[in-house]
Amino acid sequence: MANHQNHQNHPLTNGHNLSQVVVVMVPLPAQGHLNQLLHLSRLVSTYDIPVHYIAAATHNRQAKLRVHGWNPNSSTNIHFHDISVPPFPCPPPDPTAATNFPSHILPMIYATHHLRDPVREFLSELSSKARRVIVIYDSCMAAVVQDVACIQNAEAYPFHSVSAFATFLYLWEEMGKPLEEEAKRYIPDDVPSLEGCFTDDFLDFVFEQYQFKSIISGSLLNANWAIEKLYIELMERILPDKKSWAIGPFNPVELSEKKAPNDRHICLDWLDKQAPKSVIYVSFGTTIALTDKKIEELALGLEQSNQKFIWVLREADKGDVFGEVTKIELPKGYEERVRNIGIVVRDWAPQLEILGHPSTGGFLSHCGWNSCMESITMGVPIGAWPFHSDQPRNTVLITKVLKVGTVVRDWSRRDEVAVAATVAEGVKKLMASEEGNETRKRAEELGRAVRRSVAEGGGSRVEFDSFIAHITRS
Ligand SMILES: O=c1ccn([C@@H]2O[C@H](COP(=O)(O)OP(=O)(O)O[C@H]3O[C@H](CO)[C@@H](O)[C@H](O)[C@H]3O)[C@@H](O)[C@H]2O)c(=O)[nH]1
Repeated sequence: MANHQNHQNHPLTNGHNLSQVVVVMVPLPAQGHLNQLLHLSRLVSTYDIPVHYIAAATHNRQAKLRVHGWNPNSSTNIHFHDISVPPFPCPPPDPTAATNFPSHILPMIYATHHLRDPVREFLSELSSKARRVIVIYDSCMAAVVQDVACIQNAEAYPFHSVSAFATFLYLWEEMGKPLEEEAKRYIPDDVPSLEGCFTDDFLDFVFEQYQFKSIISGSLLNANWAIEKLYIELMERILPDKKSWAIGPFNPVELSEKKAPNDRHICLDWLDKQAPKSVIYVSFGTTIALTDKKIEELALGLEQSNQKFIWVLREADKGDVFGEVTKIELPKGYEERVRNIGIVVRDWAPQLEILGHPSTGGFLSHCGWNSCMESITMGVPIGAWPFHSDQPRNTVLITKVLKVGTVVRDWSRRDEVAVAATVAEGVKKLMASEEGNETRKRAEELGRAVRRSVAEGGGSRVEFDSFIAHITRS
């Protein structure tokens, strides 16, 4: 199926190279954000537009090493620029902290202010060679790209890394709930407040970015009309003067790149031997730190569920992922005991390939937005267990609005340890119950709709073409 995700010579370009227009990506250097702008770089580059991806050397290395579904080194149109930044503190995650928000990476996030001068210099240099310089930056990096305002032929487009639902709710609340009566019809009653989701320090950092609102030419969302039509429309209505483009999913929807057998992760060989839709994939992304007790209960719960599983168990990322990583201990003899039903992955798991594998039938997830999009794209239902940030609200979107997932752990009980019985019950509900089967059918249907949307004439494809036409306009 032709889709914009692998298009080599797009009709919009009429075969002409549009190199007078260049795109510069400025990611927030945490995995869930680096990843999205790298995937987006691939999509933009398929329109024959050169893309420059700028980050500290360690974060460029991280982004390239961890991406799945394609090889960033094989693209001649994506250029990585390693910025040298002074060393920053990289403390380990603290599983006993008052909230689950990963405060330990804040020093790394603050260190991004060192990027401002190099980014300004780079943009100035590009601006003299290109007709137009398009800066796509993580909405948390506005301070870094603020000098766009002084470059005559540059335009800035923030990219929101979370769902349209979460983005809409933040903006709507911030603006004093415009269109309240109408909007409320589409917002479930019990959407949680932001209490417990962030730390004050991080919120201060986010609010600082708001002062650079005037540089914005339009916004980009990793959202898809087939998934979040209502919220994309509502957002357009509360922000009528700013165009936004919902151009997700950014992750590849087809995993066509063939790998050499010794390049294939061992868990995929294990999956090959399992029955269709029989395995639950368990992963809480890159920011969650759990106490030993929580890990022990989760381990026992997976065992008691008696469902096949792949569990990714690794320390949360530090500001620099190339330092030492502490191995997380499991109860003695556990891995040997569960040998016939599950495997524990300690290294970087090929999440997209696992979700796209026919043996995978469910995903026990923290509901980070990348994980949600990847799971929806592959038609896999989600067992939701939110920990911080946008995750509680994504849980509402997944389980109540879209009904492509079930709740495994209720957000309101976040301060308690989830005991093994709760985990086992939640896993069984998703994998082996009538409700789980119905949820799986809806997830598969939504997955098909999303994959169609990136094909010729599909909603996401049309939206992407419209964004490209806008930035390359004469
Ligand atoms: O072994 C692993 C572990 C993770 N991943 C990938 O890592 C990404 C993880 O992203 P996400 O699911 O969004 O989780 P976080 O890393 O926790 O993301 C942070 O950033 C997201 C985007 O802002 C937010 O939605 C989350 O709440 C926030 O925690 C996904 O692409 C996964 O496929 C792998 O490929 N292999």
